[in-house]
Amino acid sequence: MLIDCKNVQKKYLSKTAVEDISIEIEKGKIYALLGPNGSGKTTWMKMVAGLSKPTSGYILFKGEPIGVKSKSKVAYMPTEPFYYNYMTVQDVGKYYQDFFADFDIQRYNSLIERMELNQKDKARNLSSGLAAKLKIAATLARKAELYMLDEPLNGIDIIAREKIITTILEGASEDASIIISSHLVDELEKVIDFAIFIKNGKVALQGEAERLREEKNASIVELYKSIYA
Ligand SMILES: Nc1ncnc2c1ncn2[C@@H]1O[C@H](COP(=O)(O)OP(=O)(O)OP(=O)(O)O)[C@@H](O)[C@H]1O
Repeated sequence: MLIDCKNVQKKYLSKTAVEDISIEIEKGKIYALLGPNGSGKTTWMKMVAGLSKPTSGYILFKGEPIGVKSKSKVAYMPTEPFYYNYMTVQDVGKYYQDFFADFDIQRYNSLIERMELNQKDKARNLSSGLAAKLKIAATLARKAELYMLDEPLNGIDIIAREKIITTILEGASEDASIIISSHLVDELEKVIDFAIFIKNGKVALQGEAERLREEKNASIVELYKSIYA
């Protein structure tokens, strides 16, 4: 098992962002982390990425606590951009290369080409769709064991979404696990192995997508509607 997360809670001074989450992430599988804004998805991913610590409960990466070792194997794409606006697409690649030992510049360059971005373009001049693609390319160019993408489809128009999803699945390292947080369920339904529904800081439902569809006699989209209606 890649990630073993047990009874994790995250409290801020006046707010409990994650109430009680237990999730197991298997190697080489694709997960949709579903839920409306404010349900706790980002808070949970940040804890798995090692950017914040649970108030209680634990998270293990391959049986060991989250730390330097796990951080070198987990590629996390936050919703906010992580590069500077004055940088060109090429600069972003170099910047990432300095940061992450597992960053593969050749893979980055081929993803950039695939995403129809130009190396010379400045980040500040990119449309929201192209900026979203740049973030995805930089994240996927790491040879990680787990990719966690927070809302990768935001800012991407409906026509381009399927292509982006295909690029994510093909661009990630083989045998890696992928967690995609989104509220755009339609686009994810076809490609995911597992679905995790988060509601008010708790797991409302989770399981293998195929099994959930059989057991509940409903699509993941229909389940989403019934859970959050
Ligand atoms: N640093 C913080 N201090 C206080 N409250 C926080 C903090 N970070 C998150 N929260 C609160 O915790 C709850 C969960 O937030 P979180 O960002 O994890 O949700 P989310 O499911 O990722 O939604 P979104 O898609 O809007 O990011 C929200 O009510 C949010 O306001």
